[in-house]
Amino acid sequence: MTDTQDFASTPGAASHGHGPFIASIDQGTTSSRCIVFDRDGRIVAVDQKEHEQIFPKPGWVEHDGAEIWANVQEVTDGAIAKAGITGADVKAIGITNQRETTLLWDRNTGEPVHNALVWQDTRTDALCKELGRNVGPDRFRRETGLPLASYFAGPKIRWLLDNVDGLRARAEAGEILFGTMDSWVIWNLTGGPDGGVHVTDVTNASRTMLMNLATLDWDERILASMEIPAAVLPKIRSSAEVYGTAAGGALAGVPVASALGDQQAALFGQTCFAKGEAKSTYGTGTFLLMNTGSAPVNSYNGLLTTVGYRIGDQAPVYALEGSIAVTGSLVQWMRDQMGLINSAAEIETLASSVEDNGGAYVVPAFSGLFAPYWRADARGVIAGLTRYVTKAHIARAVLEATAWQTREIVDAMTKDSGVELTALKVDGGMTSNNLLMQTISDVLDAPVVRPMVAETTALGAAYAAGLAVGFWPDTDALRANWRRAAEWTPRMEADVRDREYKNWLKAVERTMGWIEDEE
Ligand SMILES: Nc1ncnc2c1ncn2[C@@H]1O[C@H](COP(=O)(O)OP(=O)(O)O)[C@@H](O)[C@H]1O
Ligand SMILES: O=P(O)(O)OC[C@H](O)CO
Repeated sequence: MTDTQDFASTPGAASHGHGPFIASIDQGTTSSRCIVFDRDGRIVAVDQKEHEQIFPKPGWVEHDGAEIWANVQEVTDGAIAKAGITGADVKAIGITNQRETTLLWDRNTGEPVHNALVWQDTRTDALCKELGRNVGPDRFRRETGLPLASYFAGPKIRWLLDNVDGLRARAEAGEILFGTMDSWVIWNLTGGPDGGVHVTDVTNASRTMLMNLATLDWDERILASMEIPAAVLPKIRSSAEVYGTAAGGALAGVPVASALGDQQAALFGQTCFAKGEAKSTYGTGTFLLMNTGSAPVNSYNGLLTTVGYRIGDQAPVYALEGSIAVTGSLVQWMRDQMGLINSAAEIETLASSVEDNGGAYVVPAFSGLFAPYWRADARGVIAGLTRYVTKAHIARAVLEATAWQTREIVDAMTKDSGVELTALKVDGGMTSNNLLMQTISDVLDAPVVRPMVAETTALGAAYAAGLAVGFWPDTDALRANWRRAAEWTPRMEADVRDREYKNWLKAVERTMGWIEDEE
């Protein structure tokens, strides 16, 4: 039994009528999707394709840029075909993407010079440590809002320039372009070597560790420190404006009118337009963002300061972010590596077969810990094991790990922003797990609400593109589309919550310092 109330069984499904429409391309960590939306923000058609995850060494994660571009073209054409429409019915294309994942390519041939280094890739840990020597991990935090960590794009560019034969000279000669997946998709979509535009938006640029949050431009001092030639960098534009038009495929001639990192797009799609509004997206990892208004808020509690969005030439809106590297991927690990469940959904049945965690706590520091710790030396633990513990208790502890990590982020957010969350808007694949959503509500002692359209990331990019071309008049029109589909309210006793939180924090302590320098 949960306190869930379902208001709709098929969130977002719609019959499409006669349009016009907005097409949203969501280039994610595991797959690329194209979703067609109507004016009410309802889904008309979806096409999706997974791409290969390449693991050349422990801790290294790569994607093939050419495969990703091929998939983006396929799903875009696929979604338009499924919708039964043509490019003439589509008013604009929005782009959203996995952030930080770094690609360098040859501007003349359009060929990537190396696989993309994915945001989860930890090969730049040593480089980050070196960059922070004598200064500490906050060397560039004042300018960029980010701690030195392998997560961000800047150190990944530097690694490629240092490790791909002859690349630095070609980059300095202006032959090489850098992009996160937004830039790569937009450049190809608008013509590639034949006139493609080389741009990124402020939200994606804010994850490179190379953009100054105050000027919203590349920071020359940081570029010099990281030894990155400015010639590789795209032009930074707002999140909602026309960058160019699609050069080919089913959407040839349609304006490309938005770009946002996927977590910022979800903030936009959840219509968190007012200061203090927040959302949390539960997918491979989990990312909780709070709108902090028109000035960046510094974090003293392990969060990131980032750009939330910028609509055309309006003032930018900033956000605080708590990034958790491993949440849904812990469930995948239970399924694929441990073989304890056959499907992600099965974890709910298994975890529901017991009353509690039986004293066990799982801390998934698989590649260190992200927010609020930023510790590259941490590794995963299962703490509190006794012979009493069964796989059902472990399943429960796995779900609780996502809930407690959320609690830690919310606590940090309250300290940094002074805002107490009165409710948390959620989205992403894990939100179909009722037990997890109930547990999150319990540990936060606050309601958790899920909207009708679960694809808030793609919706956010569609909204931004639609605003740019006048498809929607303003953000008030978008707010009117947000409808609640389900809500969970807290049921846990305060003393249980306090005891469990203390145990969780004890288990987190056990993960620290596992990796030593020489490793
Ligand atoms: N019922 C479920 N319970 C727990 N986790 C789930 C469930 N369904 C999916 N997941 C997890 O959610 C993730 C997929 O969510 P999605 O939002 O598609 O992620 P992403 O956009 O990061 O690829 C996977 O890691 C999967 O393990
Ligand atoms: O593609 P996702 O949904 O796993 O999101 C990844 C984030 O953007 C990483 O910062």
